[in-house]
Amino acid sequence: MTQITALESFVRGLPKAELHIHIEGSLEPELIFQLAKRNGITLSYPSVEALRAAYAFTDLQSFLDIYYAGASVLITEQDFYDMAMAYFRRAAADQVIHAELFFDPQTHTERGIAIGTVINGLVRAQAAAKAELGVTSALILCFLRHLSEDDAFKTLAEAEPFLQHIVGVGLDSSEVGHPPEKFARVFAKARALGLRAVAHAGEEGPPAYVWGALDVLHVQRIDHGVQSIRDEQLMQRLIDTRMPLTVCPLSNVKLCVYKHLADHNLGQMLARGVCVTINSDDPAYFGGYMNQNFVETVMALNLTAADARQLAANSFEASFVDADARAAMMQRLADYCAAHGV
Ligand code: HPA
Ligand SMILES: [Zn+2]
Repeated sequence: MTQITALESFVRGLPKAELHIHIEGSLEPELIFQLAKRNGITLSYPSVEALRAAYAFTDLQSFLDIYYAGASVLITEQDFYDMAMAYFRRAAADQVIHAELFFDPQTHTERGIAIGTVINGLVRAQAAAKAELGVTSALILCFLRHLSEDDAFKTLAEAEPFLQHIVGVGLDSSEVGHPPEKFARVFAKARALGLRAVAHAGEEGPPAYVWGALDVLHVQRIDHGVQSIRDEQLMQRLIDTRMPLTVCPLSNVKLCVYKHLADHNLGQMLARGVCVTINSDDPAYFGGYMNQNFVETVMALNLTAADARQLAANSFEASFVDADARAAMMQRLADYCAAHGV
């Protein structure tokens, strides 16, 4: 029998925010098969087990190929609702009290699905998550960086009727060879529309891509950013400006950024005062939701209860909620920690 330590139990119960979750990456194999059946789609894998067995990745691209194939079962508004609700239930069980969800409209509009079908399904799930689970959330529209900036402009135009449902834009998919500068104009347009900006940078790509995200895209958070440690001037910039990094430890191991979780630089970054947060990225593919990421990271890096508290506080600090909501989340964290003597 596994003994749950006091530290593990404290970490599991911590109120936390998740800021780096691709909602299409929460699609579990069981739900992929269920939706394929509902929509009359034949998958190229004979069973849930065969599909899961294919989740052996060597790098980001090897994952993306299978991730886009999995998302092809999403057709109706109800499909997007069901996917998001399944995620919100898992998040609530992990004491995620606020989540900011990435979604990839181009993955769906390329297949002839209207952007409204995607957004309406997600928005309906957000309302249900708040009412039934007490989880608040926001949506971040990500542009696929392997596609052109023109395509991103087209996507932003399609999203304009739904802007009240979207808090910001992001940049994901194949990083190397697609630097932030490629999307300078569309990010400027999105910011002019009042949207926040984030971007994946320094997952596999060099520190130069993090500089580009900061200085050209003017992002308010860096997604991943772990390669920043190779550039001391960049590290100082991140520390001095409290620029948040949404780090995804189990993802980094699954995609071979680190061989072992114990090699991860999150502990070092945290100790130096970088505003690092822990997130699940694509939990259905990478072997764990929030608490799995939190617990395994705390254990592998020998972090303390105070470190875990700081990580949760960072997640609220880095979130895009208003000042009152942030203060309420920080208070919940303070109350929880006081009750546990941390
Ligand atoms: O980890 C990721 N990196 C880049 N693009 C992605 N799209 C889903 N997950 C990821
Ligand atoms: Zn990601």
